[in-house]
Order: sequence, then structure tokens, then C-alpha cells
Amino acid sequence: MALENELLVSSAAVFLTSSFWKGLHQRAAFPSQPALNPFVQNVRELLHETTRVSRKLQARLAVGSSEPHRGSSPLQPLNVKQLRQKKGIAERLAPVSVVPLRTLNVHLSQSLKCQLPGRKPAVKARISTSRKSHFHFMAQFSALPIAPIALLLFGLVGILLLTIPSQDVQDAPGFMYGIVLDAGSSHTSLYIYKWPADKQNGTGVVSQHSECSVEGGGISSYAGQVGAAGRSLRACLNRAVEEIPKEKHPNTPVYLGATAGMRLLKMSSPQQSDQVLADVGSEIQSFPFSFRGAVILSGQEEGAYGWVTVNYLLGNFIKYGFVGRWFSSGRATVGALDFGGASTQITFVTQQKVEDEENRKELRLYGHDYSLYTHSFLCYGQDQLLKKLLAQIVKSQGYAPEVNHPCYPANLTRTLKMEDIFDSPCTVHYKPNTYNPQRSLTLRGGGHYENCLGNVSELFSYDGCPFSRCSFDKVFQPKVTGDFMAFSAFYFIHSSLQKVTGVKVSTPLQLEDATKTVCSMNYSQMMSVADKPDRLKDYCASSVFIKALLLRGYGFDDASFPGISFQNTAGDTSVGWALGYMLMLSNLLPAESAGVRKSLTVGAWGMLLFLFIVLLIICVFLLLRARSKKKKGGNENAI
Ligand SMILES: O=c1ccn([C@@H]2O[C@H](COP(=O)(O)OP(=O)(O)O)[C@@H](O)[C@H]2O)c(=O)[nH]1
Repeated sequence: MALENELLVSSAAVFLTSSFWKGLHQRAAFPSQPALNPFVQNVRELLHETTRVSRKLQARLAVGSSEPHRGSSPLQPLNVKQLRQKKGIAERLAPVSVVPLRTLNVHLSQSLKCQLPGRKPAVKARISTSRKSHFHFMAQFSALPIAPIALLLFGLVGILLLTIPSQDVQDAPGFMYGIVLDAGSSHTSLYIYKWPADKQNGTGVVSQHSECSVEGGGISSYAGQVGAAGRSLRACLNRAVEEIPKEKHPNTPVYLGATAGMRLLKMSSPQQSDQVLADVGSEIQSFPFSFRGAVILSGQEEGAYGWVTVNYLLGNFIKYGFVGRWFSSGRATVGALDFGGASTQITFVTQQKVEDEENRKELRLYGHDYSLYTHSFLCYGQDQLLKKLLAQIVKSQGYAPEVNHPCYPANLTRTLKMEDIFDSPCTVHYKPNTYNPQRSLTLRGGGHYENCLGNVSELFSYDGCPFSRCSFDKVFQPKVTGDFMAFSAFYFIHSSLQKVTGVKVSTPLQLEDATKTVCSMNYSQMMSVADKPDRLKDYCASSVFIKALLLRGYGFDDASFPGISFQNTAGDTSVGWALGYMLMLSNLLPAESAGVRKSLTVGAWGMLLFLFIVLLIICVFLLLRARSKKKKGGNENAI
């Protein structure tokens, strides 16, 4: 034991001398330094002491010692490395080699304490006069097994976190599905949407899986034919059954929303409207999905849901942050312009006061409030506008049996019945007091832009605005702001116009030029370039409609018109109210900011718990070992 202590002192001294003496000596060796810092002085003396003892020991070891060493083998000359390898010494020196100099000194002083009992008090006394408290603290600190304690704490915190009560999240792989039947005035479309089952709250996550166009007209066209409207949907619903995995059927919501066609039917015949809704409802309920109702949307809802769709698809509500959470995107929203068959909607965020309550819609999405202006003009959808235009022209020509239609291409002749024009609630103001609905009417195309524009302008009233500003027909509208997306018939008309005329339409002037061009084309000229022959006759009128509506009606100008994007889809998803409707009704768009909740599978959770327990056991073992060593060291020192 004595030899071991000697070796320890020797090794520590050699180590200290080689590693640290230089550094300390640099401070102590300046002869000009008048009075050495007492701490440096003490350590210097301590080092001198240990170096002296070390040299003595080294000398003894080098020549061999008469003192027997445990196994009685004579001592051989040893270098520092060999000394460190000696049992016990390596362990004692290991912490010395990694701890800071001051801590090392404490180790050294402890070593000296046992080796040089006669000198120790003097050394210790000198140390204690200078940095007693510091040394005392450092000695205690260096004696703590920091690593095992840190690991122990880490393990405990880990186990604590893993055992905190948490909500178990069902592992639901694959997709969830939702169905919306967009029952428009002219036709019905069935949309299947899908989204990853575990990501319900994210923007851009819901996408269109497929679309099925229902054969025949809109559901309102089946008024009075019991069961017919429901039957018309059957083929598309059957397709949905095939496309959606069977196990998902019971959890797949189906919504049917009817728009302006049914609004008009409800106005003219509430009973027939209810009958049609009941028919489609019972048909959908015969399918294995979760039926959520068949309703008529208000114009305000149609406008707002269209706006939600547009901005959802453009990712304008929130964006996914790198830390795995959704954040407010901070982007401006885009207005929505919907030109349907029986109504047209304009919706945009405005900072201006919405003077008519009817036009105000407040939405709270992801913790952000949106103040919307929205208006739906019933009877200003493309099909109803065309009827109104015919009624206006027929009326203006005294309901004569032969009528010149300035918006039809020259050379075109068309025959129809009076009821085809005057059967709609939208043309009731143009109807003659007494008329024969079956009477035939012959229309001859004039291809005259100015006359066409004149008749179309008659359909919009700009008189008697009761607000600070109006669009038309006494409807309040703030100034349009920001960019817009124009879809449905806006898109169809804009793309046909560009195709037929070859004019790129992105300014008001280009729109006017293209409209003039299309209105001056005859039928055979149009046929050579158009892809939808049945719609050719209305190209001029429809182009004049969108010009009148966008420029004069809504007030788009040279600055704001280029901000309109005419599109029918965004990505692979159709733009319309349907997606926004499903998002809002299925709570896929939360009102409050949605952080993504991460969940652990049971397997991963168990594995983590196991690892933390193992860590804990290792820590306890290390602590116990360190403690027993300390005890052992204390006993040895006492020898
Ligand atoms: O290739 C097409 C398909 C449709 N439409 C027209 O787009 C409008 C869409 O009307 P929908 O019935 O969908 O709208 P709603 O009346 O429900 O607002 C109707 O005027 C259609 O005639 C069109 O111009 N080109």
C-alpha cells in the first residue's frame, strides 16, 4: 500500500510537472514580478515538493528498491506510462488527466497528505491561507461523479415524460374520403376528396380523388318527376362505391349542395323543390356512405365556400413550418369570382366597411379572422343571362315572330318556343301580359358588337345606389382589392375567347378587342377554330357578359384586371364551392391555430421506456461503484 501511494505521488508529480508546471511556471517565473499571487506561490511550492519527492522515488525505482513489492519481485525502472498502468494508479490518475489544473492540485494535495504526513500540514496550511474556500469547493466538486448523476437525471426525466398521461392516437393508415355532390343549375358533379388519415388539419392536404359528371341536366330540371332527380345520381354514386375502399364506406361523409337552379325552383315552386331534395336524399341514403344532408346553399354560402376553396388550394391560410407545425402563411388571400349557370358570385377580403349586412361574412380559420365581402347575383349566371338577353331583345322588337339577335353570329338562324325564354323567374319582368308559350320564334344572327353590347348593358342597372358605392342593381360593393381567381363559366368563356380569336386576354383592352373580334365572326369562321360547336352561338354574348360584369359591374380596371387568374382547376382539383363546403362541414378547417400533434406508436413508446430504465440501472450501478471506490480510497489513504 505504501508503495502504491509512493507511485501515486510520483506519477501525479511527473504528470503535473510535464503537463502543467510549464503553464504555472510561466506565471511564477517572471523575476520582475514583485509579489507572487499567494495562490500561485502555494501551488508552486506544492509542485516543488511533489517534484522533489517524485525525483527521489524515480531514482529509487530506477535503481531498484530493496523494499519488496507485494509479489516480492524486485522493482524495475518504470516510466510514467508504466507507472500509470499499475493497478489502481491508472484509475486514480484518470480523473486527474481530465480535470482542470486547480482540481488536479487538490488531488495532488490529497495524495501528498497520505504520502508525506510530516509535511502535509504545512502544505495544507499554506493552501488554506490563500484559496481555502475555493479549494474546498473544488475538492468537493471534483469528488462528485457528475456523469452518472447527469445520466440518472436524464433517465428519470425520460421515464417521467413517457409516463405522462397522453391521448392515444389510433393508428389509421391510408386515406379518408369525403363526397360532395355539386348540384348546379345546369348539371351535377360528384367529387370524391381524400386526405391522409392522420393529417386532418393541414392545408393543402385534402385533394380531389376523382370527379363524376352526372348525365342529364341539373336536379332542378327534374321538378315534378318523382324519383327522377335521385335516379340521375345513381351511376356516379355506384362509381364512388367502387372507387372508395369498402372498409371506408361507413365513415365517408356525403354532402349534396344545390345552388341557384334550386334557389329559383324554390322561388317558383317550394313543393317541387322539397320533392327534388327528398328524392336525392333518399337515393344517397340507399348507398353505404354516411349521408350528411341535401340542402340548398344560400348565395352568400356559395360565394364564401368558393373563396375558401380557392385560398385553401393556393395554400394561403397556413404553411408548414420546419419545426413540424402549421403557421399562418402571412400571405394575402385571393378573391373568388364564380360565374355559374344561374348566378354569379364575387367574394373578397376587404378592409373597407361593408355597408350592407347581407354582404358581410366573417370567417375564423386557424386562429385568423377574415372579414369577407360577398354577393351572389341570382339570374346573372351565364344561362339565365342568355335567357334574359333573349327576353330583352324579343321585348325590344315587340315580341315579333322573327327577331334579329345582334349577338348571334351572322348567318345563324335558330327557332325556339316562347316558353323557352319566358319560363324562368329571371325573365318574368320581360314577359308579355298575355302570350302563347308554344308559339314559335325565329332568331337570325346579326354579328353586331355595338348592338349586342347595347342590349347586354340593358340587363345591368347602375341607377339609384343607396350606398356609398355599388356594383350594379343597387348592390353595395367596396372597391375590388388584391388578386382574384375567376372560375366556372368565367374560365370557359375566357379560354374559348382566347382560342377563337387568338388574342391573349389579360387587360381590359385585350378583352374588348377579343370580344369585338368574336362578335364579328360568322358561324363557319367560328366552327373552324372552336371545339364546342353547340356553344358557338353564345360566344359573343357571353364574352360581352364578362366584359360588362367585370369592367363596368365589378369595377376592374387596367390595374386590377391583370390580377385575375382564369382557371378551372388548381393542381388536380376543380375550383368551385364544393371543396370549401366539405372542409368547413367536416371540421377539416379548424377555427383555431392547429399544431400537429405527434404521436408514438405503442412499440416505439415501449422501446423508449425500456431504454430509459436501462439507463437508470446503469446510472445507479455507476454511482454505487463510485461510492464504494471513494470509501476504498479513503481507507487506503488512512493507511
Ligand atoms: O364546358 C362548359 C361547361 C359548362 N359551361 C357553363 O358553365 C356554367 C356552369 O353552371 P353550373 O350549373 O355549374 O353553375 P350554377 O348554376 O350552379 O352556379 C353553365 O352556364 C354552363 O353552361 C360552359 O360554359 N362550358
